[in-house]
Amino acid sequence: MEERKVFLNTHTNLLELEEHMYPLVDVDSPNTFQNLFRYDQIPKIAFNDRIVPHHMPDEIWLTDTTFRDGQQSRAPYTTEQIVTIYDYLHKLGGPNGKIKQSEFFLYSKKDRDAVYKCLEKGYKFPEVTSWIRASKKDFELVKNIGLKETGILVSCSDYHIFYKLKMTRKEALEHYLSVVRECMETGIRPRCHLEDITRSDIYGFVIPFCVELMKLREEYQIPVKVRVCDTLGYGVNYPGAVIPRSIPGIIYGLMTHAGVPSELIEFHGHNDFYKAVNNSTTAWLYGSSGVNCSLFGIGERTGNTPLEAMVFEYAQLRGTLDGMDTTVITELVEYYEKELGYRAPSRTPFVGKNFNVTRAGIHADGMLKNEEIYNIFDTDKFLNRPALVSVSNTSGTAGIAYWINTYYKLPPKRQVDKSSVLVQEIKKWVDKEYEDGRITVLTDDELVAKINNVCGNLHIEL
Ligand SMILES: CC(C)C(=O)C(=O)O
Repeated sequence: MEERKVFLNTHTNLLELEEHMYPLVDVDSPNTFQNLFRYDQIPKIAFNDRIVPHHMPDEIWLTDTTFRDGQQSRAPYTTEQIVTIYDYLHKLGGPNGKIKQSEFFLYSKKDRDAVYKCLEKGYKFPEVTSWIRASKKDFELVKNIGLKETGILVSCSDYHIFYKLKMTRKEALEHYLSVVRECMETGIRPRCHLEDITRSDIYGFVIPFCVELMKLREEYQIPVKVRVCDTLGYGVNYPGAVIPRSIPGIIYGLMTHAGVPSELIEFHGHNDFYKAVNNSTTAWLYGSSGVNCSLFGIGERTGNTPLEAMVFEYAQLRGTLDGMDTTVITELVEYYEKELGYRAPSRTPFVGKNFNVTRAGIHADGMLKNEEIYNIFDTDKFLNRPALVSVSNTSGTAGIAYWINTYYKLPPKRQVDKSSVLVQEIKKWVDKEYEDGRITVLTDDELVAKINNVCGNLHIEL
């Protein structure tokens, strides 16, 4: 704790101290942490029980990678689709700009057209930033387009440094610093993507490198962002877990030993071990102001941290949405379905077709008595998705009436009740289905077809 106080009060002095404490460890052969990551075994989570204190920043926010990491793993969006989704992101982030930035490729004309069109909107948030190959020519391109920040790939594990780049750590560090310097010379803010940080030597490479980045920040008086990329999703949030897998440990190291302030730290997760959301929330809790997300978690392999999940994590941590308009999430779901033919798996939280559908008869009965019993929050208010109960042999006329009223979103005056002819007719049909041996619940499509049929025959309008 003493050390933390020093960091907060005399930042610069500590940086001088740290430089000598954590020099670059320029190893001859790669350290791939074979005790943790033997390829023929399931990776291990080791513990040393060193506990890192919470350090949630005063301000936290989301950034978006739907058009970069998201787009890397699916068919490219058209320019129009990008512009429409960008519009939605602007609305979702609200007037306080809680979705602070979104990153765009600049490779093709189509990519650049999308950027121009989004810039034309004139929105302050999400700020349009870029993702480029790190070269002088590309930095000039970023500048000419009028962007202020770009992502630069600075892979930091020995897997990447030795096996992909075929460099030593010293060579990689010098190369990265020269690229970052070149970027800053152009007047562009660099955002350094520390790829594969959860398999890297935190105190032998990452901290010494980030100390140097913070020196460049001082020299150029330009912020340098550090993006903590958990590229293969190895990160864990368990107290006392060992780095490089410990997300709290990495964030603590960056802040305390490399002097990177919260507002310049951003976490980028992947979901290979189902941990993207928890790791992102953990990054917030331990000092990262930003978490980088992708809509519906669409991203490489198992995907990135779903943006919509972090909107609700934000609200749970802060007790407020700070102006974010969560109903836009449902508009985006509908847009992706209609325009892109993309449907999230039905049980996906907040966006799947069945995320708030109660099926079991006894539970459905609870819903009918009071929907708070089996719904996480007022999903109608926040997502325009009223809680639903599915119809089965145990539903009864009340259950069927509830299904019709909620599915068709009927206003109170037009709602049906147990005694309505429509409900009675549907009940007869449902009972017959089960008498004939059915054992599954009725699907929405089946119910809609039957209801249309009954309404047509009886000249009823819903
Ligand atoms: C390519 C890098 C920056 C990345 O997105 C990741 O590490 O997940």
